Amino acid sequence: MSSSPPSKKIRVADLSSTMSSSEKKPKVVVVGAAGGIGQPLAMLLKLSPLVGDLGVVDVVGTEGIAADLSHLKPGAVLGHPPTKDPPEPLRDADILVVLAGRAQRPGESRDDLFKFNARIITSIAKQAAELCPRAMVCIVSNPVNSLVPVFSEVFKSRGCYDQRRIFGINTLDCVRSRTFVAERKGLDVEEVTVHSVGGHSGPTILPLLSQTKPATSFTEKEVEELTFKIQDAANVVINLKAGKGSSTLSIACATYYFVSQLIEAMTGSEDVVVTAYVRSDVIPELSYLATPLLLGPNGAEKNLGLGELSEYERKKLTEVVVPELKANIQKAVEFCEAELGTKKD
Ligand SMILES: NC(=O)c1ccc[n+]([C@@H]2O[C@H](COP(=O)([O-])OP(=O)(O)OC[C@H]3O[C@@H](n4cnc5c(N)ncnc54)[C@H](O)[C@@H]3O)[C@@H](O)[C@H]2O)c1
Ligand SMILES: O=C(O)C[C@H](O)C(=O)O
Repeated sequence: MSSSPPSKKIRVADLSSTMSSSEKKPKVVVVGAAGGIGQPLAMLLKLSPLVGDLGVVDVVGTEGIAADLSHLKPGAVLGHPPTKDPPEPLRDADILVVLAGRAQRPGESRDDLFKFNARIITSIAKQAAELCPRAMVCIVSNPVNSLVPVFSEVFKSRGCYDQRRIFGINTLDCVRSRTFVAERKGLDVEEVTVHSVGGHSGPTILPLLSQTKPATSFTEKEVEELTFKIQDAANVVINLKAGKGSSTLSIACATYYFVSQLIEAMTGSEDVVVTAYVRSDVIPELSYLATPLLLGPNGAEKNLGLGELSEYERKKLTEVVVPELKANIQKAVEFCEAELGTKKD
């Protein structure tokens, strides 16, 4: 499977499960659950046959959201009252999905969000280190390229870091890639896989069109146009929403796909491949990179690397992605040195 919609064809709100009712289903907690992504994502997770207890946490009260979701089907939904700290629903979470923080507005870049979201992620990471240090952590909040290193540094400083368990979610780039390729080439979107590598911000988003499955040929012009369309897709939504948020529905769905695949791998499926932004040795100059990963019960079991790149992809990677990601990671390192007293490893 690709990082995009699940290999096992787990469809949204598909209520038939491959998991037997006797298996313990993981507890999933969404932080930032009252926001534009949080609410639809929590609904999808509540409907999922793969999810056990569901926790919804925010800085505004989430008890109403929990009550609302609890009418959909039986099973615990744990809301968080605004006054309680630390958020009790986080305790013993198996999967933590972090959506907390500000989204882009017209004219802003993902990188511009760092000054708002880095401290929010730091405080959530400290809470998670205390309450669910073994959770699989899915970081959706932007800028993903810098916040994954920040979250990781907090976990290192608390002695609970396991690089296999922390994922930056770039699934939406893969979902957009396969949708736009399917549209352009008249293919069935369910059959198309495109891995997007690099990071999750305009120029660092690098869809590997040369590795599209099923094998598909593109002219140079098509590669240029599709790559730009995928990199710029967020801006199209942000500008059309005109100050009322960024992508919420597509990312809620993309995150749901990712979490579904993670659960499949955690509960025994052996062939689950996703793309995510993780701690990496694939390119020596970069300590974090999005690549395809083989998942297993403990998270990312094997980094599948970049595969064979086209000349266009190799050039973009070395000339654009690497320097930009280096700067994004360095920004996180400097923030952590100042805030946590950490040193680069
Ligand atoms: N990775 C991706 O592909 C992708 C795609 C779209 C959006 N995003 C990012 O996801 C994030 C959320 O987007 P949104 O549209 O839901 O934003 P939103 O503003 O609608 O919701 C954010 C929520 O976070 C909550 N929050 C703030 N501080 C918190 C804290 N300390 N603890 C718990 N909750 C806290 C807010 O109260 C709010 O409910 C943004 O950073 C956005 O840029 C990522
Ligand atoms: O920053 C955002 O909110 C946009 C988001 O990352 C997206 O890809 O749509």
